[in-house]
Amino acid sequence: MTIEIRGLTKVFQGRVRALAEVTLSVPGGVFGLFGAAGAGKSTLLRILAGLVHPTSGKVELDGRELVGPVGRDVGLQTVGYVPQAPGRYPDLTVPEYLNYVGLSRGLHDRALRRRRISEVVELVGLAEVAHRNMAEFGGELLRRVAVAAALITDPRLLVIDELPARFTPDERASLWELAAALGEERMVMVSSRRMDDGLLRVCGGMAVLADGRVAYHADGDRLP
Ligand SMILES: Nc1ncnc2c1ncn2[C@@H]1O[C@H](COP(=O)(O)OP(=O)(O)OP(=O)(O)O)[C@@H](O)[C@H]1O
Repeated sequence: MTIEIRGLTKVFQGRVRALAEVTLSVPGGVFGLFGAAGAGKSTLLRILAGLVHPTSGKVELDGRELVGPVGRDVGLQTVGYVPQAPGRYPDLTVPEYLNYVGLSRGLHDRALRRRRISEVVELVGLAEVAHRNMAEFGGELLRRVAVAAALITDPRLLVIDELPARFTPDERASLWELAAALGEERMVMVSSRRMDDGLLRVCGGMAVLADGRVAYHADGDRLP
């Protein structure tokens, strides 16, 4: 699995250039996208998720167009997106919430939806708390719920935007381990302002964005 990002440029409102000719080759496993606030990380991840359209450039996933001038060749179900601030969650248990997410993402077959729900609950390590109301959950558990929701369509690419700053080092480490486990079966792109050790340890490749450009790019053997 590889993603080829070619000459990706995004200009908002004709004047804010968030990305400028970004070209990157992203291997499978976990890929870290680093950079200061405003560097363009979220914009790049949102383009991959199909939420923002690039001004120019294209992205291919295993040789098929994911993003480009002629639209998407690969369906949106192929990419799961975990936003920076997932927002408020309804007063539901995890399976009830995921049932709603599954329906809204087109999983109309009840048996298939149920199977996916139990698979993702297991995958993200929520099996033991799945019967509880999510209103009782703290930040890390809610982040796992957001990852489970993004995995419901069994996407080949999972993009995880910045963890909230309030997360403790232990919570961060535990979520990077989750990213590593998920990266064995699919591509996982994670963005972070901080280059913390726990994340670098699980990354098979990384890039640093600065002012919308690739300032540094490394794969496996050359990771810092
Ligand atoms: N919808 C938008 N409209 C206008 N400008 C935007 C929009 N989204 C992002 N920008 C601008 O694009 C630039 C890159 O923002 P982006 O959110 O991609 O950076 P980032 O690296 O993710 O930053 P952070 O770490 O703060 O999330 C910034 O100058 C930002 O203000």
